[in-house]
Amino acid sequence: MADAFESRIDIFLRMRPIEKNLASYEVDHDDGRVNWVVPRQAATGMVNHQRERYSFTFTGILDTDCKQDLVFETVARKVVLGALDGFNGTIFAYGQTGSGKTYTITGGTERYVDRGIIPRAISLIYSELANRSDNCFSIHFSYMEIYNETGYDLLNPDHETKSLEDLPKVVLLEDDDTRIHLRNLSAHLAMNEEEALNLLFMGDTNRMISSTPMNMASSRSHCIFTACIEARKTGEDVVRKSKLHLVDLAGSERVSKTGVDGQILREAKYINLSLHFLEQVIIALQEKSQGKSRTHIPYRNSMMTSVLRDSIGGNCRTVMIANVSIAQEQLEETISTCRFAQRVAMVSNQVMLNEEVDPNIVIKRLKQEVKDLKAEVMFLRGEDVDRGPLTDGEIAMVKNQVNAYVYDLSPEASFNCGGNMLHIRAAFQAFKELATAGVAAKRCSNLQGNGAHMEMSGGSPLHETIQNLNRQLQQRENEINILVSFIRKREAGITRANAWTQVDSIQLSGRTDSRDSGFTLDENKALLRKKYGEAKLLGEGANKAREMINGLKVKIEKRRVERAMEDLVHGKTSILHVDVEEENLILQIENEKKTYKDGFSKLRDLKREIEHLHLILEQSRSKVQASFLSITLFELN
Ligand SMILES: Nc1ncnc2c1ncn2[C@@H]1O[C@H](COP(=O)(O)OP(=O)(O)OP(=O)(O)O)[C@@H](O)[C@H]1O
Repeated sequence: MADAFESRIDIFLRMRPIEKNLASYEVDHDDGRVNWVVPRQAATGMVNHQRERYSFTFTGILDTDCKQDLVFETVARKVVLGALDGFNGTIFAYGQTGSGKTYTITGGTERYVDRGIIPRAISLIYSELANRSDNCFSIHFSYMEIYNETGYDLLNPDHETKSLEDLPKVVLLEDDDTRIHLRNLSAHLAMNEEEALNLLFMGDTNRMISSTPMNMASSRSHCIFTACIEARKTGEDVVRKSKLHLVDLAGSERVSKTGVDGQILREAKYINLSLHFLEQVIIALQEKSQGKSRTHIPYRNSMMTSVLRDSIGGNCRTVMIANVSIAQEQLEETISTCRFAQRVAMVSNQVMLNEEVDPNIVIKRLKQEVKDLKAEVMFLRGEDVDRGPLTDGEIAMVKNQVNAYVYDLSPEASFNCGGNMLHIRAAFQAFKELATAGVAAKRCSNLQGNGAHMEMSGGSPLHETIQNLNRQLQQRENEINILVSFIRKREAGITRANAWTQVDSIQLSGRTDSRDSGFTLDENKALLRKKYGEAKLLGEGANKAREMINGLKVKIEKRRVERAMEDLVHGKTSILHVDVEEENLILQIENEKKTYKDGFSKLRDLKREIEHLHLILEQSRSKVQASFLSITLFELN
């Protein structure tokens, strides 16, 4: 393990925009300072009657107009890149219900630009992998919800999930070295961004479905999305293992203010208790950092603090986002969130590069070395050379070895066909067969495909994908329309006010219900159609550029032939140099290539966006179905 270095937890204040009843406050961005102004007569409860101004300093302030992309760049980029370098990272959002924690961590579910930190982190991770091709990466994702001190695995592909209780329960275990293990929490390998995003959407859908009908469980639960990253430099025995936690904590409001009782009070106590224990951990760490003789940090008191032990006071680069509302009536909670953040800022973590030698790799490498050396010795001694030709079985074995070697893309792939010349010749023959088969196949595919991998019309892969997506979209649209119209009819017919009182309370709290979903669905469908149109245009543009390139290539060839002929006639060698006309043509090709590349990369981004929109539509469909079921169940009861 490398040396540890001290790193304070960065704290950022994010202010949720609202339209009415704004609190009075001033922001100084240069100093990262915010002053909340509390009118004397309005001060109640924990706010001191004597003070009017409450001042807090942060690492940075993300004001009401700060968009999701800037939030990601400011808060998350460094932590995500650090995780790829082998440093643990955590980003957690803390704040009262409705202050924008989920919006910050996961993002809004309706527009692509509203993507939160998790989907953006996934994009960054996979685009970075392409720049780090000297490393072999494997990335596993987990997603857990902690509700009433029980963990639930959100990455459960079972479509029958109807409530949180249907999800597998996660058990916390501690080994002899006091390391925490989570039994029953699945970890899924994702080879690319698309696979990782699918996992995220699966988790979010389970999170959403399990919090219906209308119990608002998500406000009262903690959600932890984790990427376990393993990286190994090609040809080295050292492995870097890091964890990136992206955490959406439960709402931090005080129970006394919410005026709840019964089951909800019990839940609120659990949640407040776990946040209380988080505060206890922070206070203990703060005292430790001030040199007070305190050795016990009470991590074990709650599941959330146990899981996030490394993130707070341990080996991790941690960032906290304090989400606050700027509403006048929320000022008390807002100030309390700021106070908590100030405490967190005092905590120091001990960060280190998580690097270790993997004994399995060393053993595998050494075994291979021994085998190679033995074969070399045999070869040098000239042993086994007087035997007859290789049998068919032996030749088949050499071919198998060659195939296994060629198709094993791992950096450890090595080849050893034994120590005699007969085997070596057979191996060369097998390599030659593979190589000539590859050349023939390439020639054949060039003839058939004519290099047209960007074709937007008639039978190309992209065209087929778009057609498939269109068909799926149409099918989804039909299903959604049936459900939405069913719900709307039902809404008109329902006279029992109770049912809608519950729905309205959900709406008031800022959540979308089935009726909203109907409108946003229409919006997203329209957007999707627009994106398909854009994709078609881009494809056509790229195709045109490709045709231009082909035409220019033909012209260059022609020009070269002409010049070669002239050289032949005049006994010169000017063909060895590029002439002005050819230079011009090359320049044009470069420009067309640029147009082609730009179009292609825009098309790739668009494809990503279209896939994202499909997932959003899919999620809205589940939401509508879940709401439909809950209303039907409610009526039946
Ligand atoms: N910065 C923002 N810009 C625009 N809308 C926002 C912003 N922050 C939050 N919202 C909206 O406010 C509402 C509440 O936000 P959100 O659900 O993220 O709060 P929360 O703190 O996660 O609440 P809970 O604790 O109940 O889960 C949502 O409709 C969300 O889209």
